[in-house]
Amino acid sequence: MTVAALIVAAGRGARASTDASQPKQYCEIGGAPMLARTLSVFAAHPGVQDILVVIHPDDVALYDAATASFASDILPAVLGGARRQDSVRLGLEALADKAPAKVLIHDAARPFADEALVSRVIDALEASPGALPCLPVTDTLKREDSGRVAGTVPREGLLRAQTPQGFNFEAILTAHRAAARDSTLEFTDDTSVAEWFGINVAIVEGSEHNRKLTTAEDLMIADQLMRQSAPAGTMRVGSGYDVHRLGPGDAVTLCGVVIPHTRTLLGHSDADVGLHALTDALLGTIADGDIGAHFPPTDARWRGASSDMFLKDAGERIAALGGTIVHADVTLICETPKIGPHRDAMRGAIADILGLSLGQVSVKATTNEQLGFIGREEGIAAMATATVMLP
Ligand SMILES: Nc1ccn([C@@H]2O[C@H](COP(=O)(O)OP(=O)(O)OP(=O)(O)O)[C@@H](O)[C@H]2O)c(=O)n1
Ligand SMILES: C[C@](O)(CO)[C@H](O)COP(=O)(O)O
Repeated sequence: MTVAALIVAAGRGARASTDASQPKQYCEIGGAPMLARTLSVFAAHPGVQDILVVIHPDDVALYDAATASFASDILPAVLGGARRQDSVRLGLEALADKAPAKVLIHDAARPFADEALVSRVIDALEASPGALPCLPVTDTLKREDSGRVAGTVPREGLLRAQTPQGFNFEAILTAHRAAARDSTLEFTDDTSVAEWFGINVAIVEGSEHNRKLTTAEDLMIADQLMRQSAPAGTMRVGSGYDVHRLGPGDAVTLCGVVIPHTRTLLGHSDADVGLHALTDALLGTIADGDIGAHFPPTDARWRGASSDMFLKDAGERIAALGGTIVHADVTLICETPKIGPHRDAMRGAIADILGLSLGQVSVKATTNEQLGFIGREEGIAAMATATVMLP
């Protein structure tokens, strides 16, 4: 079943009363244009094959700027009409050549739809020609008359309709075409068009996050929430690699843990390849050289040194820049010893040295399938990745 997403973004956002040169769908929410956030949900969804956006003729430059990173994922935009229902119909007409089996019609003004919600709508379309995500009304509803309460409206059975609203493509295109023949017919959503035309629409569970951003206050609250939840600063990722020879001995030190073994790792320090690779990964995040630049093997002070100090030093360099280590991931590559029984002790040792929680540290291992110098047990290698937030 082919599924297209039709995103309507041709409104003026009058109720948000933003700067007229920038309707609400192009305003930044947590540092990204609202429309880009909306598109990202559909571009990442494995069940959606085509995405078409309907825009206002005055917004072409804004649209190009907001969607530059999606250019290869979306069809060329089409121009909308005066009312939402006109924009939807024009979008459906533009998709007619593609003839998708199903279409998901979504407001650009709902940037917080998520993959699970989109999946619920798509899944419901297996059994129904229409699917509408809804949530129950939870406030008591009042009728107003000239600033005074004129009555209470029973809320039982009332639902708040959201988007994406999913339909059999041919059915909803036919319904919109029919509705367009009578310009007095006004519909605020596509399920209303479907109801009017006689298309059966199933109800699926909506999402409280999937609010339509309508007023300036909605935009401000959404922006604040996104900024609070996003870690402030710049994310940096560093990588490291190290290898040491194996020689005569009875233990190896790997990721801060001494493991009895038939050989030992040779090196100027304790030759802990795991901590060395991770030290380089951390230094990489702040572009501060490598372990050899700070602790030269020619310097007698580091002879036999415990590699804890190298790792601690890299952590301190990051802290001095106001940075925070988010996560560390080490992969040890060796035939023996078996790493599994020592994995948690290694994670704990790294967490202690860097002041992290266990959940921020990963240690993995793999053999080299008996290939090459690692396979012949002439040496042990390690790779590491570290993630750091810098202010
Ligand atoms: N002629 C129109 C009117 C609305 N929309 C889109 O339909 C969605 C409905 O949300 P709404 O909050 O009604 O948007 P606006 O019409 O822009 O808002 P307002 O009514 O406050 O002007 C929005 O993504 C909007 O861009 C559209 O594509 N074409
Ligand atoms: C389609 C819709 O999002 C469903 O809730 C909504 O009706 C569109 O916005 P409007 O404010 O009704 O124009």
